[in-house]
Order: sequence, then C-alpha cells, then structure tokens
Amino acid sequence: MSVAVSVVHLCSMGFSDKCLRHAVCFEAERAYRNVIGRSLRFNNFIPLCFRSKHKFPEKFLKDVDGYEKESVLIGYSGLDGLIGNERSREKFRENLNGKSFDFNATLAQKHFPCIKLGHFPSVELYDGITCYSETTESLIPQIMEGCFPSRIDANWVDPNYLYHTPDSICAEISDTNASYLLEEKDEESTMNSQSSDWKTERMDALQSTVGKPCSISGPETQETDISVAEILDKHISCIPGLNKRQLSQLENCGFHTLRKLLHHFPRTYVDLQNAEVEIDDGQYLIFVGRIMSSRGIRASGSFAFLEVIVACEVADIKTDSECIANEFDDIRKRTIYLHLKKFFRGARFTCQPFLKSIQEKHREGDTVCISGKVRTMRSKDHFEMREYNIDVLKDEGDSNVHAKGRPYPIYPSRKGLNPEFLRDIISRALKTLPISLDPIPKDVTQEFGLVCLSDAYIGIHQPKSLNEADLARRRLIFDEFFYVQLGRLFQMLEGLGTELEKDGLLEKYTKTELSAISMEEWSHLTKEFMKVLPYTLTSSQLRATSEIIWDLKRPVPMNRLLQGDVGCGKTVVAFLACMEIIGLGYQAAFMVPTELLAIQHYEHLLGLLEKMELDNEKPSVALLTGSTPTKQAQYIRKGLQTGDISLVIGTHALIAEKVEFSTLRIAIVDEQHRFGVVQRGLFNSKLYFNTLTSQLDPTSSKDNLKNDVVVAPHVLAMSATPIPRSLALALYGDMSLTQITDIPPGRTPVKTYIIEGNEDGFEKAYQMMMEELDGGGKVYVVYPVIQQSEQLPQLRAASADLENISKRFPNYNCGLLHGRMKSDEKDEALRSFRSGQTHILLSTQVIEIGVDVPDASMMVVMNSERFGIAQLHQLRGRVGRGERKSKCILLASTTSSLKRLKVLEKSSDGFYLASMDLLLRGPGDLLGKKQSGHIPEFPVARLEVDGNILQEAHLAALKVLVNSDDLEKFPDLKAELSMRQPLCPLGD
Ligand SMILES: Nc1ncnc2c1ncn2[C@@H]1O[C@H](COP(=O)(O)OP(=O)(O)OP(=O)(O)O)[C@@H](O)[C@H]1O
Repeated sequence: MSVAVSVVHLCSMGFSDKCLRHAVCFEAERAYRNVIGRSLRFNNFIPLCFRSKHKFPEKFLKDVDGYEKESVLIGYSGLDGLIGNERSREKFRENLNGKSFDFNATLAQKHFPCIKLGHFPSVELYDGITCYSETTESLIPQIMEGCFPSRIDANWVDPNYLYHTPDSICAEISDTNASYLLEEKDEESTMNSQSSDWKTERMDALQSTVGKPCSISGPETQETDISVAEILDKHISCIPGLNKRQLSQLENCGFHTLRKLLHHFPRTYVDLQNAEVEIDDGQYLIFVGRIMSSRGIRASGSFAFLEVIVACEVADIKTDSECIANEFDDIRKRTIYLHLKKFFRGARFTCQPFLKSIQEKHREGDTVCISGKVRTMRSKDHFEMREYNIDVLKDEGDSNVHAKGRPYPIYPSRKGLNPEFLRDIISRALKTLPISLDPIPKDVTQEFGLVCLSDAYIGIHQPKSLNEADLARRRLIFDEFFYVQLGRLFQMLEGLGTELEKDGLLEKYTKTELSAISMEEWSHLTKEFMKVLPYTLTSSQLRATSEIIWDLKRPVPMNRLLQGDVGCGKTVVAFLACMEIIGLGYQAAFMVPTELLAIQHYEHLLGLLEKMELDNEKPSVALLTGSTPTKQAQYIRKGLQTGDISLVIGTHALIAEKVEFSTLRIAIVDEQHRFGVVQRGLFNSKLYFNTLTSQLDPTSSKDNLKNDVVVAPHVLAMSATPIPRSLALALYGDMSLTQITDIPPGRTPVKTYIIEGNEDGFEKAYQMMMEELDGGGKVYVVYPVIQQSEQLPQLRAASADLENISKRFPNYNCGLLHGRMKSDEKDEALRSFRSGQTHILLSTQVIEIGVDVPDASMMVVMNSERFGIAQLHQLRGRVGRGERKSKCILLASTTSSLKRLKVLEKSSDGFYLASMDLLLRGPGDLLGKKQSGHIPEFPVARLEVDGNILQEAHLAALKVLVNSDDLEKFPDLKAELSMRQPLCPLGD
C-alpha cells in the first residue's frame, strides 16, 4: 500500500527493496541536515518507514524542529543512499523483510499535527525494466487527472528525478532535456521538424500544463483550442518537479508565469570549445577553468579584497604551427592563472566573518566560466580581472557542456538564484510548450522569415548553434516591436468610428506614397528656397521633404524622426520644412545642442536666404543662445511673441520660460539624442502652452490669431546616430520615422588609416598631413583632452600640442577649438578655419556634433583608443562633406586597440558600426543586460542595431490589421496582444 502523507511540503515515493516502486506524495515543512550522512536532505520519506516502530524517525522529526527549510530533490536510488548509518540500514532491512512496509499514518498524524493525510493511488514509477520515456508518458496524464488533493497537485516530483543520484541530477536533467529537445532531431533538420516522439511528449507535457486536451496537429498547423497567452501565462507551478521552496524562490525573483521564466534570456553564450583564446592585454575574453583558491584578504583597517584564482588551460601560441600540423590531436596547452579581484573599502568589510562569507561564495575545484577584461600581471602567465562575470559550470568533462560544441547559455543572475538551477527550470519549462506555438499567423511569420515562437524559446535557451540563437533572437526582437506597433495601430483604429476612416488610416500606412506630397503642391516660399540651393536634392531628401510637408498640411500635429547618417544632408530638409510652415504663415523654431551648431545653421540659412529674390516674403530669422546679449535676447523674444520673427534658431535658451511664440507651428530638434527627454518634452509642450497663452493674452496682436492655433506644434526630431530612445519613440506609432538612405552625389568614402601611435606612426601621420596641406586641403587634429594631465601623461592634449604642431608646419596657420573657450572665441576659431585663414584646427570632440566645413579634407585623431567606434564614426563624418577626397588617420597608442579600430577602416555604415561597437564592448553584453542600448520595454532588442526589424514589424502589424482591423480573425493574437499591450482606450 502506498499512502499519501503530507508532512507539510513536498512529496516523495515508496519503494520496495532497493528499487523505487511507488509514488507517495507528502509534504514536509522542515529541512533536516547532517543527521544521516552528509547530504541527506530534508524529508526523505523517513517518517513513512519507521514512524510506529522505530526510535530513529521520532528522533529525526524532533531534530527537524528549529532547522530552516532546505531545498529538496529526492535523489536516492535505494536504501544505501538514503540511510548512511549502517545500523539504521540494517534495522530498515529487517523491517522491510522483502515486503512493502506499513506505515501508520493516522498515528503519525496524531503525534505530529503537521502531518496531513491524503489519498493517492499507487503509481508504478520504475521497476528497473520499464523504459523511462514510456513511464513518463503514462504517468503524466494519470497524475494530472485530478487525483491529487489540490495542494499536492502542484508539487509532484518529476519521475525523471527519482532514479538519479543527487550528484547526477542536474547533469541528467539537462541531458534528458538535450536529448529530448535536440538529439532526436536530425542535425540538418530545421527547427520545425521535430520527431513525432518529441511532439507526443511535448503534447503530453502540454496536457499536463493546461489540464485539457489540445489539438496540435504538427508544424503545418498551429490550431490549438488553448490560446498561446493561456499557455504562456500559466503559473510556474505547472512545471513538473518544482517543490514549494523552489516555487517560492522563483516567485520571489519575479518568475510567476512560464512567460516570465522563458523571458529570462541568457545574457550571452559561450562556445566552451573555443573559450581558449589568444590573450591580449586589455581585451574582453572568455575562459573556462577551475577555481584554485578563493581568499578574502584584509589589506588594512579599512580595505579588503577578494581574490579568486582560476587556472585555465589555453592553447600555447608559440606552438601554433605545430598544432596545425598535428591537426587537433596534439594541441599544446599551457596553464594560465586568472586573479579575479573585488575590492571593499570600509572597516565593516574587513571583519573576518565578512571575508569568510565572500570567500566561501566560490568553491575550490568548481569549473567556472569567466568573462571580463584581462590585464597582464608581472609574473608570466598571470592575469588580473577586476570586472568580470563568473558562472559555475557543470563538470568540465560533461559531454553536454563540452563535447557537443553547442553555445552554452549564461544567464544573468536574479536575486542570487543559482544559474544552474535556473537553466534546469527553464529547460523543464520548455518541455511544456507545444510545438509550433505561435499567436502570429503563419503567413506573416513566413513572409518575414521568422521561426515560430516555441522554436524561438528553444533556440534562445538551448541553441544548437549560434546561428540558431540568432534566428531565435531575431524572432523575439520582432515580437517586441510587433506588439507595440500592433497595439498602437489597433488603438488608433478603435478610436475611429467608421470603416471608411479605418480604411483611410490603413491606406495611409500601407501606401506610403500617399503620405507624401508632390513638389508642385509645396508652398511658393519653399519652392523659391529650393531654387537657391547650390545643389539638387537627392531622391531620399526629396522623399523625406515630401513626407514631412504632407504631414505639415494636416491638422494633426506631426511627430516625426528624421534619421540619416552623418553628412547625408538632413539640415536642408529641416530648412525646407521651416520654409513650408513660414509660407503658410506660421512660425518655426529650430533647437540644436551647441552654440557652435546654432551659429553655423543660422549663418548657413542667412547665406541661402540672401540669394532669394523675393524681398517681401523673405522670412525673418533670429539666433537665440545663452550668449545672446540681454538686450538683443529681449528684442528677439518680443519678435517671437508678436510674430515678427518667423524662424528662430537656438540652443536650450529656446526652452526658457520667458520665450513665447505667436503662432509656432513646427519645433525642430537637431541631434535630438543630445537633449534629455525632459528638455525635449519641455520644448514641445511648453511651446504649445506658450502659444496658447499668447493667444489668450489680450495684448497680443489680433492679426496673428489663427483659427487652429490651439494645436500643439509639429515636431521634427533629427538624429544621425541610430540612438535608442529616439527610435523607441518612433516605435510608438504616433512618431513616424523617415530615413535618408543615400548621400549627396560626388562624395567618396573617407579613406581611413589606423596607425600605431609610436614615433614612426606620428612621423607618418605628419607626413600625410603635410601632403594634404600642400595639396590645398584643411586638417582637423582631434585630441581626447584639452590639457595635459599628470594622471594620464600618455594622452596628447589639444592646448599643449598647439606649439608643437605650429612648429611642425611653419607655413600653415593653426587654430585651437575646445569647450572651455568663450563662445565668441569658438565661433572665431571655426570661422577662420572655414574661411581658410587657418589650415589646421586643433580641437577636442566639440566638433563631433554637426560641424560642417565642406572643404575640410583630413582628420587626425590622437589617442583614438579613447573614443568609441560610433563616436569616431561621427567625428570622421566632419570630413568628406564636399567633393574633395578625404582621409582620416586614427592614431592608437595601445597595440590591443588597433584591432578594435580596424572595423572603421572597412566600413562607413553607421548602423553596422553601431552594432560592431556593441559587439566589441564585450562578449558578456549581447542579451538581456540593460545598458545604453536598452529600454525596459524592449529587453532583447538593441534599437541602434535592430532598427530594420522595427520596420518589418511595422509592416507585419499593418498586414494583420488590413486583414482584420478588430483582430477578430486572430483571437490568439488578440489575446496575446492584450497580455503584452493592454488594449486600453485611445489616449491612454
Ligand atoms: N543634395 C546635396 N548635394 C550636395 N551636397 C549636399 C546635399 N545636401 C546637403 N549637402 C551638403 O552636405 C553637407 C552636409 O549636410 P548636413 O550638414 O545637412 O548633413 P547632416 O545630415 O546634418 O550631417 P550631420 O549629422 O553630420 O550634422 C553640407 O555641406 C550640405 O551643404
């Protein structure tokens, strides 16, 4: 007989002789440690066996009181493992006497009120002959068919565990999962072609998950009568084998549902076979090794540190050629030692208990995967790492980890959850997913080349290759964008009354040519302005202008992002938009992040306007910055208030409280990512407010009143850098995205040279500078700092180098430009450079933003290792803006950075370089870690890299809505959408 005994928490099984025979569920409240054997944990069915006849369990249960809860996996294959104590073991055998034992549960309950009784039919688990997969299948439905009392229901032990020894449990779980999920699949097969066994098993698991049958017919169909949302939002208790403690642990970490758990993505993958790499000082590398020691060391009364030493075997570089000769057999290895260090300042960190606790976090002998930046130490083969991630791996020899060469997922930690435990739980959660689970209609996923959702989850958590992980990642990013787009468009459609209006809106989005306006319909002023441009617009510029003007003619305020690579000509598009607004009789404001840029735009515009023949219609333009003299600023503000000034270009000064407009109709924000969200918001909303108050002010000129003036201004944001927040805004449906994709004709890519900053390198750079100057070019020399510093003597400084460069190039004039100069000095420096008075401009990165000197043809960047790739791309964009062939020399003073910078030699594509920048920042940051590229709504997507997926997601959302604008045809999708983007009424 088997009895279901509830001793408050978990569950266990009955057994006969040394084999497990029966499942018996019980729950036990307390843990018990160190009574029998070293690792006997918890409530291992002791009370079951002896309660009435033996002193031992009584003692055992008594001792249990006062012990804290302990995590439980019952992993004893028989009595020997269970009872370490020889005497107890004998007694136990005597008692069993070959038969099933009896246990007086009622008596036990009386004695121990914590014991609760329930009934549970005997279940054959394992008789040593039946194969596990068969039993698994037969078990799950039986178990789940409501025969459990409800509390126990959620906590049954996964039968898979019951015949494992504790040490092998983790390995086995993953092993079974791996074979379950991957091995049965043909290496060549696609993610959709799982074997039928696998399918059946997943279906069974699903059945156990949702408690009702489903009708998944295979990858070709995705019909289930259970919605995807219903499956994904199931409580995690549906994952087989979780005990109460694990459940509450997971819940405490926010993993309440399958979805939450499955969305805990690996932060990176390690190819453990290639973790042995060439070591270069200053690089981010990944190693696998074994912990040699872990010590908490008190260095002084207020300073302590933790030092963990890890020994790793790496390929011996000197013998590389021999290695190749011997193929893989004889690769010579050497051992290197990584010293992982963490420092603690403060007296409280120097006490022994603290030091002991930190050193005990790492166990000697553990195999670990470490990623971080290495620094060489004095002793040979010793490296220091101060910023690192450390993950304990399964046994290095484990075939799962090493031999198969699969990417090994590394999870970000969550409230101290053991990553190994997380990996296993996720792996079990994956089993519960049905095949081809996907709320997005199949034709959409096919059209956009996406893997189905369930495969994406498997691919991200258990990829067979990095390619598979990448496909999965792409799908998950797509979803992140798709549901936002779908939600916004859906809300917009909901807000429209008639079908006609809905069709109109969808048409606008689907046929973008309808949302542009032909040039003939531009205002007279805009057309006149076009005539004075010294060049013809590129097709991208034309399309962008047409789209913007189309929006400007609508009563609804535009909210648009104009994105284009450095030097593609965004400014002129913005000027044309201003002309259109002014031509319609309104005002425009143009905000830029630096005074230098404001002046540049102002002068550029004045130059163009001067050429216009229409004297009466010429717009009045003003410049308003922090340095504008008070009187003049007052005058300008008055002009804006009365409407005498139709266009103002300025810096943050434009958002000052005092600035009011008469009829502001467009607010342009250049290099918008340079402004904070608050500043931009202030600009947009404040202008609106001021427009209103001006209108309500009885003293303001009546002539300036427009009927529709109480409308927020149109907003046009511009950015060269595909920066996250701006694109994120573009995502929210109400902000549209316009991209300039081509560059003005006649431009040649800037030729880039990466040169080591040693004596020879400088000599070479100076020589090239001389050639350029002699050929009539102008040169920027960019420095990381203004003044030499004692702390960083290796850095070249702009001010300090002025004399040196002037001496070097006696026939040419040098200028200096940096942020600490006064506004007029800066302006003068740039003006001289532009006019050709100075030929060499020594500058800091102030020139990075928007500075436009079209005939500047060469840039030399000192200590370029101090700049990011994306930043160097922006800097480099200051040259090559005219027809003259341009060069950029990046002098790098560390050898290790030369490799990193090489990417700039090869590419001038801003998006690509942004993505390389991310990759080069370190291997640990690819997924799931919040950093500059992340915003909370998009945990996987890197907006600066994944912008193209955004566009696709937008099209897909439209496609779905064109098919069914109320989503009634796609109930699954609607349910999923309401989970991800609650469908609240328009105007939330
Ligand atoms: N269609 C065109 N043909 C030739 N030259 C052009 C064209 N459009 C713009 N330009 C010139 O290209 C240069 C760069 O233009 P602009 O400053 O507008 O670029 P941008 O996109 O704002 O770049 P950045 O992001 O670096 O500020 C300017 O000198 C401008 O006069």
